[in-house]
Amino acid sequence: MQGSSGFNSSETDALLGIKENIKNYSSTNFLHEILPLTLSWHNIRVTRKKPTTSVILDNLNGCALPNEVVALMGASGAGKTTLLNSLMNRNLKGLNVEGEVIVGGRHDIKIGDVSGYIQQDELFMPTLTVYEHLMVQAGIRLAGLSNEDIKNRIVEVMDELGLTKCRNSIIGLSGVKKGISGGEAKRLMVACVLLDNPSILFLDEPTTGLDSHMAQSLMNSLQKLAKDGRTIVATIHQPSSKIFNALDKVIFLGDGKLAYLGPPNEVLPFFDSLELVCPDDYNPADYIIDILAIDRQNDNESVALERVHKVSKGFTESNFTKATYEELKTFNGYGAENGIDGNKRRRASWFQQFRLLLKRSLIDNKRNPALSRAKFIQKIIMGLFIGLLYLNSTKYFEDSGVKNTNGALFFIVSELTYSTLFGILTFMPADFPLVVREHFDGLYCVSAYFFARIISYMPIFILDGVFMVSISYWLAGLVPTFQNFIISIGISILIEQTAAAFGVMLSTISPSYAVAISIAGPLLSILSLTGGLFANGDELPSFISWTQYLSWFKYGFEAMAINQWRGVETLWKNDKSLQDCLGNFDHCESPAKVLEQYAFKEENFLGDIFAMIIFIFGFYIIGFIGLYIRVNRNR
Ligand SMILES: Nc1ncnc2c1ncn2[C@@H]1O[C@H](COP(=O)(O)OP(=O)(O)OP(=O)(O)O)[C@@H](O)[C@H]1O
Repeated sequence: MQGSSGFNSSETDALLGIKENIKNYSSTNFLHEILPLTLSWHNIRVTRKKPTTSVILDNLNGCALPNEVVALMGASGAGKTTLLNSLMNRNLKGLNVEGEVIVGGRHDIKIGDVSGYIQQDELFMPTLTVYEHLMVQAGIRLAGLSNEDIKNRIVEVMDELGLTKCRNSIIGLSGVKKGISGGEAKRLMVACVLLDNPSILFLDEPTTGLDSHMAQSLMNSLQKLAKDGRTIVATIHQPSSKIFNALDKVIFLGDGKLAYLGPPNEVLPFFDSLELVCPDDYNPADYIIDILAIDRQNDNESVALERVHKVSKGFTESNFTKATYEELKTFNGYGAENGIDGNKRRRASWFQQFRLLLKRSLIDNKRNPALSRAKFIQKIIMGLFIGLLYLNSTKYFEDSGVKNTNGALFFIVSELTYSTLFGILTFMPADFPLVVREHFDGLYCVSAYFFARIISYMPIFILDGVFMVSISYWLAGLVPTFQNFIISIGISILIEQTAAAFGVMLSTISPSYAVAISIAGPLLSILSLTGGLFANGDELPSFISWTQYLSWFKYGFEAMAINQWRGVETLWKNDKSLQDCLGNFDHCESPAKVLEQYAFKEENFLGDIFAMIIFIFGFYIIGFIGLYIRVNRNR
């Protein structure tokens, strides 16, 4: 088939030096079986939506070919990341993008289907090991391959990127939890993307933060990957002379304009021709970046702008621009005829996504000491504390005993709420950037993440409460029948799940952790004040009394109190000696009177249970909608 360039495919192969057989795909050595594709961009213009006149990228044209490592360079703010994002159609919130990106000379190839984007920030689930992370990624990315093939691919990718020695190391989080090195983290990001074996790789500042040795070694790996036929485009800050000279093509941007696109060894002669001569003892990249830098704080901004415009104009009029157009014409159609349709990615189904994300979340919860060991120790201590505080003081038929019993019940409701809610608020928001990244990498749906995360929290936020109530219930001497104990456990689970659902909802709808915490504090005060212990619900002023119906403190406390005092009544009915001693509650509190004092009614029991179940579902539904909207707004 004749490509749009006028060259046939074998002529173009020969020009690019790429081996022919790209269709005979096999699962071993899969990294060498690449579908080479050209990438070209035409008249890319990016402006801010507000103010509309503000231009970030000004009509950029260019191309990157298979086998090439193309470096995008320029001073900070020149527009390198914006160009990468525009090519990938990612992270463009607040921007208008015009122009066209063409892959393999075809308009029907979606760039996301044939490329991988390694963004600047390293976002991982920090508690996983390198191998576990790759297993989850591979499980989602490589649906349809057998387990054997998936494992082979992971082994090959780890070998290729030098990750084998740290395969069982925890990834960690810089400054929080020691893990793999910065270089290994960058390589791990590349490894994940390579599992898909994309034809085009984009990297945003892969060498930033690495020492010169690690930066060099990463660039060597990228060059090796390019030699298999990949097209690699990377933004690079301050490359060493060695890295700079080894690049296949460099693109310099200044103030959103194209200042140079061509081989690295011709960049200095081009600047010489504009009478911008690099001193001998200067790193060429540093010199050019300095020339193109615009320091807006500085008085010489207009001089710098003029200089950048002069370079950009010089470049447009130079032979390099003609060569770029020539190159575009020659190679633009390359790869299109090589069976792109047979190489469509097959992602995991919703259930596979859910299963893998659940597995990942469970590992994360287990390895997170604040959610596992510390949480259970805290609950055991609180159970002992509540139990010992009310030890032997819950004498049901005495005035002080009634107060103590109800105090113990309310304390249990509060403890089940506060620690659960703040636990979730502390951990769930940290997932957000990772979810946005992975969702837009096309790995999974927001719903699969959401359900996996909330289900992974359930065992923790059920068992810890069960531990606490089991200890405090018997120590505090609440009504000692097995049936009432089991009902208390059931109510505790509902209270804790309501608090967990509320925490999830707050985490997902709040724009930040700080906002979530500052909403949670006052809200909890209101809900606990209207929970029944501190004020009789029937006597609250009408303009505020409605708040009690939003309080799961009230529903939980009422259900606990009904269970307790109904149990006490049964105890009394079955114990002849108690009846002889107390008569008909004439000289002490009857269970019915106790409930009445709090405006609680026995017949409300099922309503209380039902209300908490509605809250759980309601909070989760709002939480999911909130997360869905927030994730999609962060595209
Ligand atoms: N979504 C956006 N909304 C508004 N302005 C943006 C947006 N994205 C980028 N910009 C602006 O565009 C300009 C270029 O930013 P960009 O991140 O592309 O620069 P860069 O060359 O990659 O810089 P650095 O090397 O510091 O990462 C900056 O002034 C930045 O504030």
